[in-house]
Amino acid sequence: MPSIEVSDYLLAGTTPKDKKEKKMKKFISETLDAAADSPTTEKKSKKESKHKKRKASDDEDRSETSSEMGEPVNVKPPKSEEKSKKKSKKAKVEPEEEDEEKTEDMVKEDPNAVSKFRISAPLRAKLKENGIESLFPIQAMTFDTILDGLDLVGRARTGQGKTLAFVLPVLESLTNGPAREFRKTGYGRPPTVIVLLPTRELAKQVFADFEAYGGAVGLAACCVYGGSPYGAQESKLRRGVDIVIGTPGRIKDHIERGNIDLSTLKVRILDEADEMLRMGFVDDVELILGKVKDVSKVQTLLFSATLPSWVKGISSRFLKPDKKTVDLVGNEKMKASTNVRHIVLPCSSSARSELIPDIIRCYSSGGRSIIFTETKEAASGLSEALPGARALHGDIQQGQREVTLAGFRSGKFMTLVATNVAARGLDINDVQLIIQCEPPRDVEDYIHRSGRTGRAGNSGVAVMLYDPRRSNFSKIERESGVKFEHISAPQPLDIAKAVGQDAAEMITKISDSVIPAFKSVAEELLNTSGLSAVDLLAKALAKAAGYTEIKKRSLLSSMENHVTVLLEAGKPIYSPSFAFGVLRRFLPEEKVESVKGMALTADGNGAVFDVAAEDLDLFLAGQENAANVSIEVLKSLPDLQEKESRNSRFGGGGRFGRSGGGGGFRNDRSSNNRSGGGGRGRGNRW
Ligand SMILES: Nc1ncnc2c1ncn2[C@@H]1O[C@H](COP(=O)(O)OP(=O)(O)OP(=O)(O)O)[C@@H](O)[C@H]1O
Repeated sequence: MPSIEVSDYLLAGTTPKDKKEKKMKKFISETLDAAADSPTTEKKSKKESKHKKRKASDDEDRSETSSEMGEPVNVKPPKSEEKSKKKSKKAKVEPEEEDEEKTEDMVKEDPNAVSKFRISAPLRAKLKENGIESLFPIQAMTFDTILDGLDLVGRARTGQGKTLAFVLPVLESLTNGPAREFRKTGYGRPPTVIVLLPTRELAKQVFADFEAYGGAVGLAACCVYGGSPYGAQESKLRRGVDIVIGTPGRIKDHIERGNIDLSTLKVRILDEADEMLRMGFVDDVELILGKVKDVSKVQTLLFSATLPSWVKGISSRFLKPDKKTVDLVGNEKMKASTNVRHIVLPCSSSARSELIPDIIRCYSSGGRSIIFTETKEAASGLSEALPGARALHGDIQQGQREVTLAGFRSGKFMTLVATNVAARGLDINDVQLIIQCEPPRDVEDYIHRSGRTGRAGNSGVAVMLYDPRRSNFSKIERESGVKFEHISAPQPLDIAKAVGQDAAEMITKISDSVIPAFKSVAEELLNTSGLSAVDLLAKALAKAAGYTEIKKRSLLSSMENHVTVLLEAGKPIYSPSFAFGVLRRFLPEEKVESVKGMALTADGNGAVFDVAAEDLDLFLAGQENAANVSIEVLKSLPDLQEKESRNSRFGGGGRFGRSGGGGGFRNDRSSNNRSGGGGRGRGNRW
C-alpha cells in the first residue's frame, strides 16, 4: 500500500488551478487515502512512521507498497528527481527548456509531475499533447521498478491508468534504459517486447498507446489478433517491429508460422492476466512465454484490476522470485471503482427492455451507456429492442465489431449492448452509465464491467438489475466490498425530473417566430381540450422529451401495469408458500398464481408481491373476507429477506429492496476454449 508518506508527498501544497486539475488531485488523494486505509497499509504504516523519523536525516528514505502476492516494493520519489545531482547513468532525460520556467512552481508542488520522472523529452511532449502533466499513483509507483528492469505485479482499480504504467517505462527502457543495448534494430528485427491481452478490442486499444508514444521515440508496434486476415499482420512483422501486442491465440499462430521470433525478447507483459488465464488461454500463454530461452534475462510484468488468489500460482511461475508488487487495492474491502455509484434495481427479465430506456434517461446524464448481458443472444435481442442501440459480441464479424466500437467511441450512437467482450479494459470517453442485466457469475466481472465508467477521476453510475425470484447479488456485494444502493424502477416523477428540464430548455430555445403560426391552433386546443394551459404544456413537454405515455411500474419486478402490495396475516410469515396459502383463503387459484415476485419482509411479518393493476380491487376486496389479513399498496419497498437467508427464518439484515419512487467472444479459435491454470473456461457465451 502506498504509505501516508507517499500521499503526503504526492499532494503536498498543491493548489489546483482549475476544476479538472482539482478533480484529478481529488482522485489521486482518494486513491492513496483509500489504499492507506487498508489493513495491509496499517501494518506498513508503523514501518513507515519509522521511515518517517529516519527521513529527517535520510533523503533516500522510501515508502512502501505491500502485496499479498510478492515482495513489497519500495516506492520512492522518482529517481530522476532523486538522482538529479547524481546524474542518472541509466536514463538520459533532456530538459525541455521552454516548459521549465512556466511549470517550475507547479512541478515543485507536484511530486508526480511528468518532468520528475526519467521520461525523455519526446515522450514528455507526447504526454503534454494528450493533456497529461502528472502521473497517476499506479504509474508513479511502478515507474522506476519497471524502468530498472525488475519483474512486477501491478494492481489498481479500474480506470486508474495501468496501461501507461507499463507503456511509459517500457518505452524508456527500450530507448534509454536497460533494454536498449539488447534491442535489435533495422529491417526484419524481431520484437523486444510482447504484450498479451485477453480481447481483440483491448489489444487494439493498448496498441494505440504503444503506437502513439512509441512513435514519438522511433519504436514500431504491431497489433495481432484473431478474426482478421494474416497477410497485413505478417508483412508488418516481416518488416520488423519492436513491440508486438495481441491476443494469445493469434500470437501463438504467428510463432508457429515462423512470423514472430521471440529468441531476443526482453520484456513480456500480461495485461488483464487473470482474465486471459480464466478464459482458457493458459496453454497459449505458457507456450508463448516458454519461447524465451533464458528467462532470467527477460522482464515480466503482470497487470490487472483484479488478481484472484489463484493467479498467485501463475505469477510465481512466470515472474522471478524477486518480483515486486504494487497493489493499490490490496486487502482493502472495496475492490470496485470508488468513483462509481453502485446501484441495484429489481427487474424481471421480461420487463428489461421496457425499463432500460427509462434508466438511461434518469442516470446517463446524456452520456454514453453500456449494457451488459450474459449471452450473445440476449445482447442481440436487447440491442434490437432499444432504439438507437448497437450490439457487440463474439458472433459479430471482427470488421463489424471494429465499426461498432468506433461508432460508439465517436458518439454516432450512445448505447452499446455487449457481452463480456467489452467488460475488460475498454477505455471509452464519457461512458456515464453501466447497466448489468443480471448479476454476473464472478465478482471480477462485476468489478471490470462497472469499471467502464468512472475512469481517470471522473464519476459514473453502475446499475445492476436482478430478478428477486432468481438472482442473488449478496456474493458480489460481499466479495467486491460494494455497498449497493437499492432503488426501484424509475417512476413518472423521476422520469419527468430527468427529461422535463431538457424538454423545457428545448422549448425556450424555439424562436418566437413560430408563435403566430401555431397560436390559433393552441388557442383552439386550450378551449376544447378541457385541460388547463399548464396541463397542456406538460403534455407538450412530454412529447418533446419523447413520451406519449408514462406507465407506472411495480416496485418489485418493474413490470408495467403491475402494483406492489404488502400482505400481512397477523402473525409471522415464514415462507412464500405460507403467504400463498393465506391468499388462497380468499382468492381464486388463477389469481393466486398470477402473483409476481413473492418475497418476504426482513422483519418476517409480511410478504411483498406484484399484482396486475386490473386485479388490485379483487385483492383489496378479498382481504375483507379473511380474518387478520391486510393488503396494502406500497409506495416504497420495505427491507426484504435475501433468498439465501429465507431458510433461516427472518434473515435479519437481508434486504432486497429499499426506497421506492423513485460468447463466443474468445479471441481466436474454438481451441482456445480451454480452462487451466486454476482458471475456468468461459464457454461460448460471449
Ligand atoms: N497520468 C494521467 N493523467 C491523466 N489521464 C490519464 C493518466 N494516465 C492515464 N490516463 C487516462 O486514464 C484513462 C484510464 O486509463 P487506463 O485505461 O490505462 O486504465 P486502467 O487502469 O488500465 O483501467 P482498466 O482496469 O479498466 O483496464 C485513460 O483514458 C487514460 O488516457
